[in-house]
Amino acid sequence: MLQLWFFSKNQDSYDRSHEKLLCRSEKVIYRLFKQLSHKPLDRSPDVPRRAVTVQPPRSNIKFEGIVGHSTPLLEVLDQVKLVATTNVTVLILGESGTGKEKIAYNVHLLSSRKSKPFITINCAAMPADLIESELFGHEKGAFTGANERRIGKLEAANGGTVFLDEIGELPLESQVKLLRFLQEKHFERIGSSKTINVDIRIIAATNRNLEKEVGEGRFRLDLFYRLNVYPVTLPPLRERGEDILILAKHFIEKTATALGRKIIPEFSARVLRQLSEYQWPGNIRELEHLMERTLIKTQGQIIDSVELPTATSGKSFSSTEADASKTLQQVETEHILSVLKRCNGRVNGTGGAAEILGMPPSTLNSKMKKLGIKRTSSYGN
Ligand SMILES: Nc1ncnc2c1ncn2[C@@H]1O[C@H](COP(=O)(O)OP(=O)(O)OP(=O)(O)O)[C@@H](O)[C@H]1O
Repeated sequence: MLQLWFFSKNQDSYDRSHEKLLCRSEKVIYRLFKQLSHKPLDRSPDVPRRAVTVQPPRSNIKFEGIVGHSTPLLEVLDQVKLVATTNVTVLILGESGTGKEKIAYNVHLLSSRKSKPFITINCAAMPADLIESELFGHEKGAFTGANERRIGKLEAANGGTVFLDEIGELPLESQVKLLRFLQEKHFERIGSSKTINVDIRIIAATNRNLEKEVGEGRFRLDLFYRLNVYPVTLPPLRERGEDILILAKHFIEKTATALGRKIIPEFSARVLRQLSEYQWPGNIRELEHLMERTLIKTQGQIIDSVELPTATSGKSFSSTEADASKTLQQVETEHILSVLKRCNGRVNGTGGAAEILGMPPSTLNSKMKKLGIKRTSSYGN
């Protein structure tokens, strides 16, 4: 940010002589930034003339479906802008629901591959024995049940981008096969000896700490190096400040439009405070689902209550100080247990714990495993 200040003994003299200087300086800066960014600056008449604040534009690029303008988000978008036009493998890291898939899609859209396919492979949703067929395809009769030829996703994405979501969940035996493809850039369909060459860009994402996974023998170091060429870490929602309320409003408006509601309700001051202070363990997905539920339940013009999970919302706000002594793992465990209790232990489906927490059931299951939470129907009842 560049600020220019002009001082003058009296108002008239300022207005007449410095105005000229100001305009000239402004023009020079304006031309400079225009050259740098190819984007015109906002020269709205509302900007006070005496202190001219010229904000260098962070980006003149449009990001598809990305709402928010907090500094942590803008920093991520700057990185996305830099890497998108290259062919480099991107590893997107961040908690569940922070928008990793959205960012991956934007990398694709900003690349020269944008008119070619963008194909997502959810590594957590696939059993180990199916992954090879999913990735590479198979010939008819290659194994029992292979009744016809199937084109794998890597082949279908030729020319475009493959997004390997939840890569940290990929079974070890599948990691070897993926690594081989990443090194050689070609493969054979199962049951065929014909080599298929493809030109694809790989983007991978995970909510796991892959270095820790490598250390504990669950993720191959060589595959980690292959994927970790350009890491981009998404901030959790609780660290995105003003974006929480911007996103909340966005989701209320989006849901209202989808439901054909004419009145878009406003948040009460209390709700604004609750939304800002809540920790959002399920990040944007949790906020999105909460806003959908809230709008459905709101008939008037004011949203004066939101049903945040009891572990935090039921307490007075000052009690959050007591929680500061707990580790994130303890808070996460307690929060998941309290949601599971509310759902009678049900993880999947509408109103299940995964939906409430704003994450896919597979992610919740692996989180529970990691935190040592057993599946039962009577949590604390
Ligand atoms: N910046 C954003 N603006 C608006 N909506 C967003 C933004 N980021 C994410 N979302 C929405 O939040 C939800 C979760 O996003 P996404 O699936 O990309 O997260 P994720 O990090 O890939 O989650 P997971 O790790 O569970 O796969 C989606 O509905 C997505 O549309």
